[in-house]
Amino acid sequence: MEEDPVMQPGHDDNDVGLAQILTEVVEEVRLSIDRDINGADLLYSLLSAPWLYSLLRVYECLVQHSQDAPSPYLSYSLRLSQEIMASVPGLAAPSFEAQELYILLKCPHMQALLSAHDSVAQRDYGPVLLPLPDKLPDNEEAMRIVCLVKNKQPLGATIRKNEKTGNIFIARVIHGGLADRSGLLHPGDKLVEVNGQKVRGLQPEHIIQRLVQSQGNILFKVIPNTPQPTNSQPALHVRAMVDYSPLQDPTIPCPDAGMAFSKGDLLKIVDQTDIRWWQARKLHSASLCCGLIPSTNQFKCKQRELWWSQPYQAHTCIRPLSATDVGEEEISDENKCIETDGDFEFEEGENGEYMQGLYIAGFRHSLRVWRRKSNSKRKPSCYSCGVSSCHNTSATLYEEVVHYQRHIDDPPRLIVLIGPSGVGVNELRRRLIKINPNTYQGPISHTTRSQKMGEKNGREYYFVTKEVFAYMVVNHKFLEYGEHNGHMYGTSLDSVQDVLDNGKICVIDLEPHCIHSVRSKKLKPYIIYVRPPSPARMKQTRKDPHFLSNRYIKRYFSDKDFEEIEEASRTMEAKYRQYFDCVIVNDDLQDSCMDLFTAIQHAQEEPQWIPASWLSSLTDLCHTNSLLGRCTSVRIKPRIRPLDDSAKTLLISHHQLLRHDSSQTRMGRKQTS
Ligand SMILES: Nc1ncnc2c1ncn2[C@@H]1O[C@H](COP(=O)(O)OP(=O)(O)OP(=O)(O)O)[C@@H](O)[C@H]1O
Repeated sequence: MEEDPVMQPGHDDNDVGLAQILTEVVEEVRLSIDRDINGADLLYSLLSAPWLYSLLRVYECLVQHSQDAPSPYLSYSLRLSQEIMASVPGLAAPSFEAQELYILLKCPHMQALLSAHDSVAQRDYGPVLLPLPDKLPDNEEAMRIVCLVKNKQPLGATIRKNEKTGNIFIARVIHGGLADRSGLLHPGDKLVEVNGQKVRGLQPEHIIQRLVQSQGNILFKVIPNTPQPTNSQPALHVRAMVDYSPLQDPTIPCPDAGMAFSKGDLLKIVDQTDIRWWQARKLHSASLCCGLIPSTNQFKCKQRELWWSQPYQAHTCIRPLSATDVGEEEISDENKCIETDGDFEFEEGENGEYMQGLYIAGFRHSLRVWRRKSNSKRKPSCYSCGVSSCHNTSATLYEEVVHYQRHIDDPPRLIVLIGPSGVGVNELRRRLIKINPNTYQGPISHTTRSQKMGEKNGREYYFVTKEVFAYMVVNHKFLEYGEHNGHMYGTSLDSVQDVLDNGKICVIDLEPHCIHSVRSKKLKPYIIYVRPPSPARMKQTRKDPHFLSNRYIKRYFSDKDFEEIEEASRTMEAKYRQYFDCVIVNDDLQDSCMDLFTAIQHAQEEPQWIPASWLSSLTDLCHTNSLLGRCTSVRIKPRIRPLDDSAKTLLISHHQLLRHDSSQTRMGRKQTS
């Protein structure tokens, strides 16, 4: 028969004493039951039994001991290792593994590691959550108790009050925020309590105030919304086409939850569940937390939401109004080009030779006058009128974009240089082509002026009649066209195509209001903006250059010119920067040339974000997505411009216009206007 373990010899006196008491207890209870006495006697005899007092004393000792004793984890591994090391040498024939374990445990660094482990294990690093309330409501199945630890970030959710019932609901949970990452709070959940206090009937502002004041843990009691709304839309990448500041937008339900963005910013829209307010984050931004942005269906939202854990304050327009735009329509007759009666000539090379293929049609010269004279006639831009005015139906908020890597067999992307007159666009283009004429080329322009001695049709220009020119205008043959000294000049799509067909990279400079004419699937333009340095730097770097690169006129830059270039640059950027793929500051000429080379290489060889409408076939999409290893949904927006009856009528009126109208002063008027 096996011995009762508690009675085994070798245990200390305390153990024997306790074992003895327990044995007596068992015996006493058995006798009490056998005696068949009534309950009161049994209870009395049990409560007055001496062993019960002994047991209680033992219990007290144990409680005291457990309070004084270190945590069971304390030095646990170290103690275990020491026990092992003490027992192994006593073994008669220790196995190989036992010997190896002994050697390992004996190493000082192993001892140090075990000691470190024990120190860490006895500490409680996690947040100490409040105990759950004792009284759970009857319908506890429908209630969820959520404990979040407040840190410096906002909780990432908005609340809304139902004015009829007085109930408070979670309006939305912001992707990537604290509430979202907890996975415990969802839009539509009814908020019942915050830190033990009922919220029904309270104003949302008061709840926010309470949340702002609370520290550490925040205990929410919510009735979960079922079923949860699902965001079925895949993520969408867009380029912002306007500036947006939630603090200036009176229609946003919760300005604190909004995300400001600027023209040209790349955004990833991750949630379109709400048709009015989408959730997005900026690409290349360190923050993973999304913000609210107006959807393209945005309309006035009357219900206000409040942002958790942010102090509520009434928002006023605090962003200063910035740059104004020049209205293109304001160009008047007095802005006519008056600088020179000379015409554009061959561009003379530095060694006196004429460089074929490097002729610059010189569109930009008349615009220099336009720039100077138009500064005084400003009208406020959409941007400076305030954000809400940007949200009219005609404004496009976003342009869908996809990541595109040019395939080796695709034609090179068209390189477009844009910048204020005088900044050095022609200089950079000229140098680029001169240094590497086998790779880069400019298109040959059309003109209505007569051919001069030494000129060859199709080399310097295509010399055409006014009728042919008008015909080309009406048939949308030109990417850009305009008038100079009574003659028309234009850059046609076909001449750009000729350059591409020759296997060269076509580089053109363009007036920014003509950007739309080149933004097509076919050309996939890469637009480089040439920005001036500060007027002070311009003054330093442009000591010698004359203002006009015309051979008849030499006028040097004045201080006023530099200021005007800077002003024109600000205006241009404010209006068109959403179209710029790259910005080069033309400070030191050598550096700028290098930057231009690098940018063009980048455009042709690296993946770029381009409008989704430029990839219009499934093949294009598969190609792009396979490169990226993921799929993007694309809405196809083909550009179709058939020559219909109205276009024919326009053609006739254009003919008449060109014959009789001497008031045509501005170059590059949009052909479609
Ligand atoms: N980084 C630079 N440093 C010094 N001079 C420069 C620099 N960039 C351009 N220039 C000079 O400034 C003058 C104007 O340049 P450019 O003709 O290229 O201007 P633009 O932007 O094409 O304007 P426009 O169309 O009115 O001619 C030229 O004489 C050019 O050599």
